[in-house]
Amino acid sequence: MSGQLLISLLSPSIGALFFAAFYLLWRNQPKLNYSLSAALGFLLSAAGFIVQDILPAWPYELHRIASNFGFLAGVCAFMAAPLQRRHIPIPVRSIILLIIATMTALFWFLTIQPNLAARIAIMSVSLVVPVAVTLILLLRVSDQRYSDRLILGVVWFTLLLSMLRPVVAFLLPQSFGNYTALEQSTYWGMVHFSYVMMSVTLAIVLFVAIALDLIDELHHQATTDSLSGLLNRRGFESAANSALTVSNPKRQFKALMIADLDHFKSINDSFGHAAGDQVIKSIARHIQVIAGDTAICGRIGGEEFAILLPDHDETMAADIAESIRRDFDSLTTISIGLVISEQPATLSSLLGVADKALYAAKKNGRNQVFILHHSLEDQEA
Ligand SMILES: Nc1nc2c(ncn2[C@@H]2O[C@H](COP(=O)(O)OP(=O)(O)OP(=O)(O)O)[C@@H](O)[C@H]2O)c(=O)[nH]1
Repeated sequence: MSGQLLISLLSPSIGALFFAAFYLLWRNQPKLNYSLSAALGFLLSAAGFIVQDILPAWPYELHRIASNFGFLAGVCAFMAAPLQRRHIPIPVRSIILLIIATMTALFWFLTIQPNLAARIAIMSVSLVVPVAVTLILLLRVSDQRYSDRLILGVVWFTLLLSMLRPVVAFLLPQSFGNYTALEQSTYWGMVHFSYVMMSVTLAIVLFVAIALDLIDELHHQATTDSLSGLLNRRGFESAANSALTVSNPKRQFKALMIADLDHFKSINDSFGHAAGDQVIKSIARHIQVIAGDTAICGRIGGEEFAILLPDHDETMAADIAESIRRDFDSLTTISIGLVISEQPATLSSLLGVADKALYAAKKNGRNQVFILHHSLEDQEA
């Protein structure tokens, strides 16, 4: 086996390995559809290298068209992966048009007016287009997470590499007079080098992004209540503790309420558990709408909901509590215990006082808001 052949095997081998890895990942986690696009990208470009470097070049035109199709379609599939990951629509029609136009132009410069330099120029431009478009679409995403910034870095890197290739092709003194000269040129070495660099970095960054996405999802599942869609007790405590520790001099007031459905057991008994679940869902939506985006809302027990309003004074908080109680139109009513604090207070002491207020609301006949003020003794208790 010649050294040249071994080097030629490097790119398709890397492509095949990563194809297998991303394909297996997708088989295991079908909702990671961008993993399938990455797998397709590795498969198509590996096939392009096999056709170009290993298979016999016959018939010559078909061989060239097939290998370049593999490279271009492969890059398009690679670039589809980060777009799918952020649910950005893939411009499929433009991709098909680009591939058809490129293949037609290649065919022209292969058969009608043979010109190797023109073919290199066409491929260089065509390979830059999907990368540049992907970069523009990804830069438009407003909430860039850490994993998004990593992927943006790889797309920038791919763009630079794909722009460097034509520079090497046309600025360095070398000859493409015949096909053997091309295969031994710095340009063709650069094609292999940039493919290996791009595929290894893309694969590593996509694996990291997949890991971070799964960690985010696990964290979401661990902190969210699946029935109501609100935070669960653990998620509420974590978010509320963070909000209470933010030192903001404007946040002089803190209000926390616990809302509890009245006689909920009788709803389950009379209308069934499923009807009870619907009431829980509708009160969760109701609370979220009335309390607004700044409130931290959680389902902290079966039919018990906590709402932290980090910078609301007594009037504002009491208005919200009263709206939640009054405007809830369902099979049952709500009792609310509200605590107001004007000094720094821990979550557990606020919850303790809100619980006492709720107990008073229930004891006084239910379907009402009962307000208590948080004192220094409560904090020390
Ligand atoms: N449908 C449904 N019921 C639940 C869920 N979680 C808890 N419950 C029910 O909520 C009821 C709570 O009953 P209690 O603690 O006696 O309270 P209550 O009947 O609302 O009475 P008061 O709070 O005193 O007005 C129990 O019957 C639980 O089975 C849930 O996720 N879905």
